[in-house]
Amino acid sequence: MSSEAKTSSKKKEGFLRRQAKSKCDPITEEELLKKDVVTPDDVLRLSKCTDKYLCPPEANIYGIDFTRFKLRDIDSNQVLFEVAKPAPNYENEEEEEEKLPEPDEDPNSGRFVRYQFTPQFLKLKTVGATVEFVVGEKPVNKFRMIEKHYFRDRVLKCFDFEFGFCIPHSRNTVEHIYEFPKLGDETIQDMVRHPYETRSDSFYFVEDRLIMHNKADYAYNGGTATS
Ligand SMILES: CCCCCCCCCCCCCC(=O)O
Repeated sequence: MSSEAKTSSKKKEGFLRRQAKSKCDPITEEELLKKDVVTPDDVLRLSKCTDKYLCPPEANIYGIDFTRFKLRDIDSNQVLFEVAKPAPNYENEEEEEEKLPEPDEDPNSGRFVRYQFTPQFLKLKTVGATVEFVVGEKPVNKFRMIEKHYFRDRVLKCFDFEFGFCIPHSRNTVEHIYEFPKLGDETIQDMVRHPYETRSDSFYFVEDRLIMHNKADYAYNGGTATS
């Protein structure tokens, strides 16, 4: 190999190493809040649950609206949680449109969910999450969700699901399979004893741009059922 070719191959190696490193280097929420466009690679570098939302509700320019959500244990087929948005009442549509939010209403209330499960939930192996959502007038390309689950500041697991392409004005249903991380008995006991210290960030992207950010927290000290 000529010395010129050797230098160029070394430069290329260095560039690839830097690129690989930068994709895994931790990044902070503060750094991401300064960015105009937040990408999947950005949120994959977060090592802590966020305190704020990394995009405003208006970033959802695609009119994506979740209308149903169901969790089931794959082994027993038991439904663990189910919620559906009531269908719009067309008779009162004009009235509905005119309804303004209350002045003291939290603008982020629709982006946060609190779940209450039993300790048995943490022993499950695989959970199916069925999501139904509608899409507005624009086509949606490369719709992807990255969801990071934490106990305190420790990442339990990061899930990465691609919904793919959705046609305008469509209603879509997809079931994503969550394979649970193997948690030690001590961690499980800690999570049960400390409700709402288990949290998650769900980041939704269209064409690699963050368009929605939802949050959830979890208690695992609930009653007798699994959910
Ligand atoms: C215990 C660590 C792994 C947890 C897997 C949780 C599976 C259930 C996910 C429910 C996520 C809902 C998120 C949301 O409502 O935005």
